[in-house]
Amino acid sequence: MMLSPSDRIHAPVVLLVNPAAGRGRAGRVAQAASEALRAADLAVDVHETRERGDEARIAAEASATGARALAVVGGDGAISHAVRGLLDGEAGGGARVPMAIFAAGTGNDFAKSLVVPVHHVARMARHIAAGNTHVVDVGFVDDVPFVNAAGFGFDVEVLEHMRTPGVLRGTAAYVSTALGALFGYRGFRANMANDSAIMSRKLMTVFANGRCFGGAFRIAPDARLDDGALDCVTIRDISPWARVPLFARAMRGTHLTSPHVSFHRDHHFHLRFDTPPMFETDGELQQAATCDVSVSVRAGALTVIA
Ligand SMILES: Nc1ncnc2c1ncn2[C@@H]1O[C@H](COP(=O)(O)OP(=O)(O)OP(=O)(O)O)[C@@H](O)[C@H]1O
Repeated sequence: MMLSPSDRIHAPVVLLVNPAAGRGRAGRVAQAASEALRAADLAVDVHETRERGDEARIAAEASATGARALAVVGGDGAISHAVRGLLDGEAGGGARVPMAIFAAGTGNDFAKSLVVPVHHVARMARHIAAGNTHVVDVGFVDDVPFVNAAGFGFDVEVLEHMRTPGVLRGTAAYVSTALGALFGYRGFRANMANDSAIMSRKLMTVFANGRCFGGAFRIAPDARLDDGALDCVTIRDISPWARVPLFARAMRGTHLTSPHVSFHRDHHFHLRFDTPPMFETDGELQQAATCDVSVSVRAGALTVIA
């Protein structure tokens, strides 16, 4: 049954909890968030994911039933899967449900581009109760949505290393894995229509909707979530010793003026690879189906609690 907007004021907030986020932190945040939402006079329905990607099912149901808001307790991966579910739910005739975040991941990079207190449960609960919203853009690699960033090349290499059993997760682990991989990574080739470095070897190409990625890098310091465009940052392949200072600059967000970095802001990109590439969306590894990959943005496709 679909609820009218006035009924939705009384509809529950769906609290979507990824128990695997933040290496166990999510359980504590979820408990505090649920108490804070009830203290703010909101009805709460708690749904825990059972496995990776389960976020999409819960989010699509929240859209179908017209939840007041979908509050995600998790990190960038959980948020990304939840956004996919919200978009699917809306496309299937469900309501547009605003998304809120109680940050419980390790990187929490998307939240860094929002101005809401995602680390403060009581204040966040009051924001949800107040119902102030803002629309932001959603990026797509082919048909895979992302809210923060998508990348090809070196960041995929790092995530593949981190998937090895026994390798720690978290920002410090990401940075140390990245430093280790910096010396061995051999770059990739891709032809991008709007890139001056056509077919030259690249270390990585990132399409950023938000400003930060990898937990520690200000990869696109001027990116905006609501400008209808993506910031494309490409780092060309350079000698391993030149990579380290450039990555240090990327942590500070001062790398865009380097001659090894190219930058484009646009709403559509087309890339051609030698073989179907792996890529990452919001820190989640994906496999492209073909050598031709399209990256685009849908302006204002997501409503967030602001
Ligand atoms: N019940 C579950 N069991 C195992 N993995 C899950 C479960 N629910 C979700 N996941 C997956 O866990 C992965 C990591 O989640 P998430 O991104 O929320 O946390 P994080 O990695 O700690 O934070 P960040 O991405 O911000 O660094 C995602 O791929 C998510 O889909």
